[in-house]
Amino acid sequence: MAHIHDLAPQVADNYAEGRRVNDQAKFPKTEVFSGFNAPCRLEGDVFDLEVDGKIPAEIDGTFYRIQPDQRFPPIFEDDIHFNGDGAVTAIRIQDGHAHFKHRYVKTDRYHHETAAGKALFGRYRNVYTDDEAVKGVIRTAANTNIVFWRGTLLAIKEDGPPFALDPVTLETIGRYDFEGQVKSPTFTAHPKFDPVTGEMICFGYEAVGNGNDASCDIVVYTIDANGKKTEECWYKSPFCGMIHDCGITQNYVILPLTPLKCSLDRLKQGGNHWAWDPNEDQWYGVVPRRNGKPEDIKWFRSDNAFHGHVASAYENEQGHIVFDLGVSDGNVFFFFPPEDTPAGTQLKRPQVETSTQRWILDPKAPNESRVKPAKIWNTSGEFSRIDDRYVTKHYNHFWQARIDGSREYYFEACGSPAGGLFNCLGHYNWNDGTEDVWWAGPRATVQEPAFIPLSSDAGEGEGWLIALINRLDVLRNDIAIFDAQKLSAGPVAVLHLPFKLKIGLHGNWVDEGERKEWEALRRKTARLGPVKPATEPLTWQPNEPRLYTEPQEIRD
Ligand SMILES: C=Cc1ccc(O)c(OC)c1
Ligand SMILES: [Fe+2]
Repeated sequence: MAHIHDLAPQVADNYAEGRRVNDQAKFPKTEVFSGFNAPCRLEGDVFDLEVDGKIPAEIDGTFYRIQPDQRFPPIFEDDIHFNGDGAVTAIRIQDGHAHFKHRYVKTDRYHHETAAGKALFGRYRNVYTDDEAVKGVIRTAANTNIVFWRGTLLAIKEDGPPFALDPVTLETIGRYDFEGQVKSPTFTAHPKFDPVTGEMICFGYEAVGNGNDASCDIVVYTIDANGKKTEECWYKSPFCGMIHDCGITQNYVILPLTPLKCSLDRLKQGGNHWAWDPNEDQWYGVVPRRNGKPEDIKWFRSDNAFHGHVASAYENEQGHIVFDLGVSDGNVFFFFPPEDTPAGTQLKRPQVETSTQRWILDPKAPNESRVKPAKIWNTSGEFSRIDDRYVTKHYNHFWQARIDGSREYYFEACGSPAGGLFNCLGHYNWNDGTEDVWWAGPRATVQEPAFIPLSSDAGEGEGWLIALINRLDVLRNDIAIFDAQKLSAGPVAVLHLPFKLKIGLHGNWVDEGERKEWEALRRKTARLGPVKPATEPLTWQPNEPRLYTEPQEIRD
């Protein structure tokens, strides 16, 4: 007689014609939910992770990173990774020891789906595919970046507002609207922090209506070091396309507009939010950081390409903008194919070349000037990071997750590399053109690294690099720490997680001294007091009472 384990793959079929047909807890048998991408769904703590090598005694702080991780089987069998619920990891490192904490972001989406015991939100950024019960609910999964701002963590996804978390407990405080100052329905996952002024420069695109209805409105904000909104200007984009990342210089904000287009008709028909347009240019919008007017946006155009992440930006001696980012020669988001793709087409990860490109933009050039990259560095990588103390400044060092297709890969043991074959970490220097590369071996890939400065007065790039390693053959994650300037020498310490997480997106290092200073200011009795979650619904939300995130009691 067959054992239930032999039958299980056939019996638990809770999908028919691509839709969930019952509420059984069983995920689709697609690549998005298999192998290293299998749902993790964990919340928990591991005290004192096992370590090989030696954690440098000087390191005192926390590495935060976030991953999408669906909590319930999705409504649609072909659901994508980017539609998963945000789950935050904290790796607290002190005195040569490391501790792990992992929690979901308790979004409005989280609370509604928990109450129902099943997924209620449908396709990525398509409100027309949601259960009627959640019409008017903020649907962001807050799954793309986790940044530290004035004593709190903000979990963000570009389709909705940020959610604030306690940096020690990772408990969600609630939706954050900067004490009522930021009303945009969307907020970038890549705000930038000016290390000279202490300001946050942030934006939303598709920023009117509910934030997911194909508008061409962009809003750019500045929040100063005291938490006060000092700039807000609204602009128009030439089409509703994705603006995922941005760059800042002393005087400008650069907004790369990628030719992935939204259509309200397609949304209403239950389709994808985005469709790749292979005939559309890549665009770069440039706006002033101070006193922007709607007519001030200047666009630069270049031949069709797909934008990766921004390394950094600054102004050169001529007052021209130097803007460095990853650029791919094809649609990296293969799961958002062109509009005319026949239904049922098998969507495959494309072979694309990704380089790091330096664009030099003259802010005085005429609008819609055609431009070409000034430099193309075939780094074959993505997820550029720099020493963040150099944002807006002339910088030399950057680090990336790198793809080296010539290296051996044990397909038998590891299967198709979840999230892409990022099998190396690379350190690059614009000044002398050198590359310093570490290969993770034939059974592993890497996630986005973060830079840890040696001290606040160390030189550029002096410090460490930290990154998750995906051990694809044994379904575990390690966390590796390198001397940032000697990647090829291999990690100085490897921390072992006794399980696997998922492929994450972004993360950041937070120095413990800085966190503690803010903690003191945020005590109940202190000058600033606890971070205050939003109390007013967003303007697009219906007036009827809705379940909002319950503000958490704050520690003192
Ligand atoms: C590059 C990443 C990217 C862009 C848009 C997203 O909604 C997202 O969700 C995790 C990720
Ligand atoms: Fe990103």
